Amino acid sequence: MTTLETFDLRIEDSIAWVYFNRPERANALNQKAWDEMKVLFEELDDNNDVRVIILSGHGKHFCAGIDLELLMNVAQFSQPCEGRKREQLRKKILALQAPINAIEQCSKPVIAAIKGGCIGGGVDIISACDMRYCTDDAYFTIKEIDMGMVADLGTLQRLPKIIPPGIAREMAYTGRNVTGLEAERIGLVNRTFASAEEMYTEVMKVAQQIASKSPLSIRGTKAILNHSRDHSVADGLDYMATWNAAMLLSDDLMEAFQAKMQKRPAVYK
Ligand SMILES: C/C=C/C(=O)SCCNC(=O)CCNC(=O)[C@H](O)C(C)(C)COP(=O)(O)OP(=O)(O)OC[C@H]1O[C@@H](n2cnc3c(N)ncnc32)[C@H](O)[C@@H]1OP(=O)(O)O
Repeated sequence: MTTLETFDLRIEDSIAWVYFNRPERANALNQKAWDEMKVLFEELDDNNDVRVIILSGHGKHFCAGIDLELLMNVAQFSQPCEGRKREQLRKKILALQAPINAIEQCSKPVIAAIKGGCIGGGVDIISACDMRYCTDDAYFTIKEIDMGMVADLGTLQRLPKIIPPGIAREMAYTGRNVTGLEAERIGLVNRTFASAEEMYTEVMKVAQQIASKSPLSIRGTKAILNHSRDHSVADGLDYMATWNAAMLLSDDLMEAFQAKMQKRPAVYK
């Protein structure tokens, strides 16, 4: 696994704990962090020792979004030509989207465990995760509107498919803070907790349950859920049939049947 500067990674019992690790900057994401996030999630995708990932932040906040220094420098170009400048800027934006796409495309479920602020890019990131849990005092802010910009790293595409679209729009237009308790009410997070310790304990229990299942089936379930979100029911069912025609007859299926017959828990490789 690559040596990390802006993340802390711990792998234990098939669960990868990934922490943003710039607490002195409220876990704001500098260029190094964006670069590391992409490589990290691609490597976790390939790592057979990992079945589920928990994403959290060291320190007081989950993530303060893009590092403002990086945001200020994003409009520096090596080209004088306007067309080429715009082409460079487009490439830079796509390059910032890629690490967040890597979370969504990671074949293992990614669970966000959020405390403190989850701001701007932080909301882009949790919108790409499979599930979200937070502390009561966490808060979520689509801050881009107050920076005079359109949120461009996935919030506007993914969030309205997680929470009611009208509430996503209200958050995006007003930039107001949504607290942990409201986040639970609108379905942004699955549950809130009085303390971070309680959250980590309960989130680990969910992760352990996922890790005990057939890894092939969990990866298939994530791929199918992602596909269904972006396609019609008819297209989704057609894709599903092809998927299971390819993946159903697995060692995991045999192990599940044998375990049931032998009245023991299934153990998957
Ligand atoms: C495409 C993506 C776009 C976006 O992501 S737009 C959103 C950009 N993010 C923001 O606008 C957030 C700005 N930060 C804040 O509002 C506050 O901070 C917090 C609410 C996150 C935390 O407040 P508190 O708990 O009082 O801590 P503190 O003393 O303000 O912050 C600790 C240190 O972290 C630095 N910091 C915080 N956020 C960022 C950031 N986004 N980029 C760079 N540095 C940041 C501060 O300056 C400070 O540093 P020092 O101790 O040297 O004063």
